[in-house]
Amino acid sequence: MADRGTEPMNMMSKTTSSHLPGDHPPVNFGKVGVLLANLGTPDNYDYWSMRRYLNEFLSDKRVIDYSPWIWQPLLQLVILTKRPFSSGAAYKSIWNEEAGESPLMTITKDQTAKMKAAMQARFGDDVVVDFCMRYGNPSTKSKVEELQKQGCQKILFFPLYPQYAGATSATACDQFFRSLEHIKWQPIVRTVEPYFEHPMYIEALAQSVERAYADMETRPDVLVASYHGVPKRYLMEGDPYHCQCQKTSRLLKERLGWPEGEIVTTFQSRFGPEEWLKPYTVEEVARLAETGKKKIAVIAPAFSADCIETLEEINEEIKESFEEAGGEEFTYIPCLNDDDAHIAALAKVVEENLAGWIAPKG
Ligand SMILES: C=CC1=C(C)c2cc3[nH]c(cc4nc(cc5[nH]c(cc1n2)c(C)c5CCC(=O)O)C(CCC(=O)O)=C4C)c(C)c3C=C
Ligand SMILES: [Fe+2]
Ligand SMILES: [Fe+2]
Repeated sequence: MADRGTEPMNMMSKTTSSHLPGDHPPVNFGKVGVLLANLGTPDNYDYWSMRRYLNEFLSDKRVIDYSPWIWQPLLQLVILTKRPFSSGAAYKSIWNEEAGESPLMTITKDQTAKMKAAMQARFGDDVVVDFCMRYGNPSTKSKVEELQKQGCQKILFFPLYPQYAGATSATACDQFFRSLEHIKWQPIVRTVEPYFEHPMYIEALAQSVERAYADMETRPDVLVASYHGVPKRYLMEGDPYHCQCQKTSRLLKERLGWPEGEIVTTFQSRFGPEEWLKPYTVEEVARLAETGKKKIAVIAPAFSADCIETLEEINEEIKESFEEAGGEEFTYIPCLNDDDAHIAALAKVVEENLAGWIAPKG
């Protein structure tokens, strides 16, 4: 058998098309894979699709860290008999019926297509871009296998969460590492650091606010930056998510040049009876309305793509709470999605994290 460890790199970057029996199978070495990873979303909004998705998600110990002896009976016998119906109805109200998928899936596909084009322009055919999900489909493992088949000897894994949380970025990385466990010739891997303070991400957020404000007749009294919450205990146990969210808000305020108080940071989507990060968005918007802030805008900087938590929870539930408390004008500013400035920021983050592996052309 050929000793590939001693072959020069230029040999290894070529397709090995003729191999002897017992030799390695043909492999096109030398490409770099960029694997974008998002949370995942149900395949459909019917009871069983919802139950499968929620079961995988809520059985993840990075998300719910209670002892499985206590948590699993509660999850299987109580939560998963009810929540698939209520969450399924919420998904139905935002579903992309034409494509037969949730908005998170459609937007992630659009982002991937634009990232492919951006990477192609910078690196030519040497970089392959694809996406995977932490829960459900397409699975992380299936996409790692596909990248290897396409000749990616190195893989850059990019969790699409600007702020790191154990419940999101870390569990995505765990799943990525697990997917490498049984590979005989493991790829060389890197994970991308959180980009909560990257100047191009802050710029993209600021531009989205400025665009939205330019379209309004009167300026909102307050901009609410609503981040997905986590239990407060996770912060006390060392999770930096809360601090990274606060820093994103501060940098956004500084870039916009606004005075103190015009941006308020809040946390949404509380799940279960524990105390979560505060203030809760749903309560804070009501308090704002009651204290005379009748016109607000809401932005969701923790979400790289619009999803159930923004399109349904913010734009329906949280909006309702504001209006019931006397609020008059509520504007939801969409996530960065496949905005050009967002794609440029993500492409820059990728390029920075590819340093030493591959250089841009020209
Ligand atoms: C943006 C970062 C996110 C953090 C942090 C996060 C923590 C977290 N989430 C739950 C429970 C649920 N989240 C759900 C949906 C959901 N969560 C995020 C992102 C973060 N979650 C996204 C992008 C989505 C949307 C997925 C989509 O398909 O659109 C859900 C499912 C919906 C529902 O039934 O409400 C649950 C449940 C916990 C418990 C948690 C931290 C511990
Ligand atoms: Fe969540
Ligand atoms: Fe929610």
